[in-house]
Amino acid sequence: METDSDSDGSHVSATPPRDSNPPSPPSLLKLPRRTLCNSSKSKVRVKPSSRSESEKTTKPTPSQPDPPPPNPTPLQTLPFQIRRPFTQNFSTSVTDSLETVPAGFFSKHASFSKIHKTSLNFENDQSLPPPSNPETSEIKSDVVKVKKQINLVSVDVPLPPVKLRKSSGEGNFVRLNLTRGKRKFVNKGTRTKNSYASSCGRKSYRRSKSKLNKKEQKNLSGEEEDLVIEAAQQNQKKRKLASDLVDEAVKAVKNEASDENLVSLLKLVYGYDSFRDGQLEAIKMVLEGKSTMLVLPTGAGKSLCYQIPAMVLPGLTLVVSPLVALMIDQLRQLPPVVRGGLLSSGQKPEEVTETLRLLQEGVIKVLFVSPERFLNAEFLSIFSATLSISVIVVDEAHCISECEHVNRSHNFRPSYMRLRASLLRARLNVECILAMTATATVTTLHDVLSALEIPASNLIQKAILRDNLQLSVSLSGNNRQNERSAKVNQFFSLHGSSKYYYILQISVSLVPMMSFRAMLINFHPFETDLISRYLCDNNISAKSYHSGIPAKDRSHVQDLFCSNKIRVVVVTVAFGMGLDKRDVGAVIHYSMPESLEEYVQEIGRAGRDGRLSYCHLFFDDITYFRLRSLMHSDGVDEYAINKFLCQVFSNGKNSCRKIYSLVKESASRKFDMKEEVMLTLLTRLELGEVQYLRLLPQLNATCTLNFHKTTPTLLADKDSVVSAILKKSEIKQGQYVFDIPTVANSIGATATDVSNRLLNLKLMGEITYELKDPAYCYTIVELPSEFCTLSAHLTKWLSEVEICKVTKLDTMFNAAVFAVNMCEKAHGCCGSQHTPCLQKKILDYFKGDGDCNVPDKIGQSSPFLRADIKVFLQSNSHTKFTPRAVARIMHGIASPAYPSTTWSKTHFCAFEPLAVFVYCVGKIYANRLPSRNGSSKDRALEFCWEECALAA
Ligand SMILES: Nc1ncnc2c1ncn2[C@@H]1O[C@H](COP(=O)(O)OP(=O)(O)OP(=O)(O)O)[C@@H](O)[C@H]1O
Repeated sequence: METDSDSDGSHVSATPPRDSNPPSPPSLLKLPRRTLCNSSKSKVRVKPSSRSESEKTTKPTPSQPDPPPPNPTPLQTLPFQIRRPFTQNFSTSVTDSLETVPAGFFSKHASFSKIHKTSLNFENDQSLPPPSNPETSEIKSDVVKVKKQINLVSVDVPLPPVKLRKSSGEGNFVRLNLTRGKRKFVNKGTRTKNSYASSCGRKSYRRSKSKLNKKEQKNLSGEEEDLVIEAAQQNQKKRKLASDLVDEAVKAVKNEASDENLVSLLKLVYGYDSFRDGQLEAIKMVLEGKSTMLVLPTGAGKSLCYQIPAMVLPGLTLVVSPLVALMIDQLRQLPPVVRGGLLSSGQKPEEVTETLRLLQEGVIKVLFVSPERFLNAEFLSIFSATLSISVIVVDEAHCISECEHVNRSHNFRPSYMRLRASLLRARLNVECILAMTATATVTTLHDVLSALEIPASNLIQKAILRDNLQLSVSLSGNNRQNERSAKVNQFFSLHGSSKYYYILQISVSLVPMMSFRAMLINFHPFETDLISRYLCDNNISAKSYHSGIPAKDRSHVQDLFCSNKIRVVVVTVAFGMGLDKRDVGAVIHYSMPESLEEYVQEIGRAGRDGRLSYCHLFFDDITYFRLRSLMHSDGVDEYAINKFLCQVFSNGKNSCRKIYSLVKESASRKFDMKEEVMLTLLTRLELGEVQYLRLLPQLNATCTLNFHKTTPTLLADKDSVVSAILKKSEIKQGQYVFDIPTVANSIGATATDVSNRLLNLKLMGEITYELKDPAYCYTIVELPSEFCTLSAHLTKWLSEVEICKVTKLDTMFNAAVFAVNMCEKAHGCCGSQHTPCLQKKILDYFKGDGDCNVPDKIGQSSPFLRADIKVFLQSNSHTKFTPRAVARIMHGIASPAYPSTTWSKTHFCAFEPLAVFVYCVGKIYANRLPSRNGSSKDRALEFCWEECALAA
């Protein structure tokens, strides 16, 4: 995808732009320690108090520096080249430091000099605009110093001062949205230190009368009281002036979106001196109303490209984002002059109502929503009436591409398929679309451009990788668990001993299974816990983060990591997509990611402050083969799709306005299909070449109801919904049990109407009820003429997506194998360091030149396979399987119809990748039938399906 033609990693400039005139290294060693830390966060890092609770509890960890490791490991044996901190000791000799920096560091890595220049800049505050008028310049510098303020001031709707002060507690959140139970999302550190109010005379304001407790108030002398009031008034004045300055800068950009005006606005609002590569171009395009595709590396500052237009454009900026955590993070990053809000399914109805009210009033300028929102008719209707949208931003736009669709772990999203320009224009009446991503191959780019109807000439694409990421890779042997843990420990021992606070993120992409069976029994990513415990035992404060941990605790871990209270977070892919923590010093992949896209995204968490950072990848072929099997685990066969279609369109004749539901859990078991796969199919049936159906918001289909005040019949006389309920209910143990879509259909209402009526009756004390059975809902638009062609078509489409995923995995594996086995160890590659060659592989892949030969081992069939399958089928003769089901079970992969709880006892070990295995199983099945002509793979499978169909 990436256009950079030069394969030499050194050219991959990009981000973050740092200063070009670095001081010479030796003199840097004389710099006082604090000059080398480019943020106040750095100071926190060295504080003993910032150590984690876990560290405190596991070992009596010293508040003094860590002791040196007993036997320092020679650096050459590590998978990393260790940079000893430049901050360690002012008397450290130049040779000492040189000995510990990475090979070729001074000569090759511009980052080195840039890092220090950045620090110097910070110290000298050269970024501040030159003062002109003493009063305004004071305010400017206040604003400039604060890079990440919270959202207190709205350009369009300036709030009265007292309110501003109050809302500082909420950061960027629209208060009602996120206050209750969601305090964890508020970055307290940022708030108190960098709030807009604080930037405008925080100390005096803190002493304001309203903030003092009664005792303090009593003790205030009249003179002091006057001082307090005066300080508060001054503070208000300053804030007003700051806000006026921003207003002026915004007006200037509205008049003329020149480079100069935009840079002034940037400086004023963010405190940055200049735009990074691609930013200015993108902002100007959006301001001109041109749909744009922006491909910038992770951490390059894509968010700014919609934030600045949001200040200038009259309407709303609607940002479609895949994860709530990401939305919250982005909301926090909004500058104070832009009020933001979000709508998510986890919100309470009153919070949603309040957000909608603020939207209608034009207070919210940037609204974050998930792609699922576009299914909600109520949501779409608010835009058709009064509210105008200036621009729709599709973040992580690569998710639109079909290749990304089937279960690409964290960013699997059939709903992204709904993001089509035609649909957005028709429903939201918006012209300008900004699509943003850090990772897109040529195919993905093409998919996104065509789905969002963005002209190819409006593509802004810069380097794929930042040049401050040092990439290394190592292949683990059989004893990979111990090997990896030891290496991670070595890494920390060295960094611990050098007193330099270093944060390491270990990304366990797919949880490497401890054993074949462990994965089958429990897909819970327990390995993260093991690793974090291991690190804690070795005096490294660490916590694990995975989907098995409750959301509250996960958020706590993220907060601990982001506030530098722990050094390491051991995570699965559930963590940190889009996490903008500037000082992550390293990302270690404990096992291989599933694609180069994921690799690039995940290493993109490192070095966002521009400092040289380490990205190490451990890989081994056992994990690779397991991953490869899992790639096929979502696969569905034509037979199952056919059955699925029969159910979806059953009784569909002449009933286009009827609401149908498909209860997720039971359907998933019945068709042996994951819920996400069913949703993918339904979405395809809606958005494919022919629109067969229209998806409606999901609901809980079954209602169990009790009447309390009025008798059911009396109530039914007055209420048509109750009357329909009585007709369509079954009475079980005195309770009325009914299907909401059925009741809605019987009175020609929508399911939402029925749900709302139920809620009202409940509030009136007439009824109580419980809802269950989450279901997909839809109406049928057109019945397929016949199911066979359609199921063949859908099967082909799904298998193409499956192949696409496998190809991505193969490419990732090949890149790692190349680095370890085939790299000539020249041009900067040596030992496990492979920055240039991995960069080249990544660039080639994104440009579309990547090779992906399937490794030899795939396709070799185990000689025991036939015997194993025979034994398996004989011992389970009472059960009917499809070949895919047999293959999954023998691979240890659970599926909805064959859960691990029942099938984990099967001690077969399939060495073949699942696709090969399915084929072989199909053949073996086929041989059990009377022989027919043609023994091709398709024929064999066909026999097999016939057999299964007969059995079904
Ligand atoms: N012109 C600039 N100068 C200096 N820093 C900047 C500039 N623009 C953005 N930044 C900072 O860069 C950091 C990363 O920005 P942002 O989160 O927008 O990156 P991103 O491209 O969206 O990354 P990702 O793809 O990983 O989400 C932020 O802390 C932001 O404040």
